[in-house]
Amino acid sequence: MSQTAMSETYDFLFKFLVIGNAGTGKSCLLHQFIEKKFKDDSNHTIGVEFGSKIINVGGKYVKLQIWDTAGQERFRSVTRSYYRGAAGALLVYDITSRETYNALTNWLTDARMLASQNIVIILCGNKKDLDADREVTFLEASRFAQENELMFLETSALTGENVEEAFVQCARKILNKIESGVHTVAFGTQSLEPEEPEVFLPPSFSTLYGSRSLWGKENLGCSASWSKWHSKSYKSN
Ligand SMILES: Nc1nc2c(ncn2[C@@H]2O[C@H](COP(=O)(O)OP(=O)(O)OP(=O)(O)O)[C@@H](O)[C@H]2O)c(=O)[nH]1
Repeated sequence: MSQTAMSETYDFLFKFLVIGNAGTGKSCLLHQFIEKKFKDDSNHTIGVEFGSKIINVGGKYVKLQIWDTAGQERFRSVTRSYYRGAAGALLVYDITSRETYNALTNWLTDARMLASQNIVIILCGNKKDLDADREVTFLEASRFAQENELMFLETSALTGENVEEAFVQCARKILNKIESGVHTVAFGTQSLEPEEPEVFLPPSFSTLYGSRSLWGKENLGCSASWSKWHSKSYKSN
């Protein structure tokens, strides 16, 4: 078995979105999650960018296929077309900008309407390192999260604080939903058809919990990739 084939072995494939206003740090969060470093030359995203990473959640290998969307209003119609089939989302605001916090309800409505009512969303109050410039308190954001059935963390793409945790907590909640039968699951397909499930299993699985892949998984913990997505991935100033 080649190294590449081994590193592509996983138990579940979840589509994730990163949504929120422009400048909140979505691209930096994704970059920190995948590359484990701060992207200090980040410009506005045009359309969407794509990254993927395999993580270990409670002994299960989960491939996250993550779509980082542009926050600028002028790209809203493009980015909306990427919501379908998402199992999880990071909904990002900037703790130093009340404007980005005030926009959360609109993003939430879009996510639940265009992705799925079952989508698992974690609210991320990013730029936690800029506490001195804070405009949104932890308490009010955690109340908002509770009222809207969201998980909540304050994160820093700069220091890396809570970045991995945000993705892992979201994936763990989705796995819990699968176990309780809330999420639909498909086998060995990633096609995006109408009525598609939010969660996919690789072809090597015959039942949801019954069999594990025959391939080794020793190298999977750090498997990651980061790719530009066709012409929609370029950044502008
Ligand atoms: N201090 C600090 N700055 C951050 C953090 N995350 C992002 N930034 C900065 O915030 C700015 C915007 O970051 P991006 O990741 O490009 O924001 P975005 O949400 O992807 O923006 P769009 O692509 O326009 O939607 C950049 O100047 C980053 O350097 C953080 O955690 N702390």
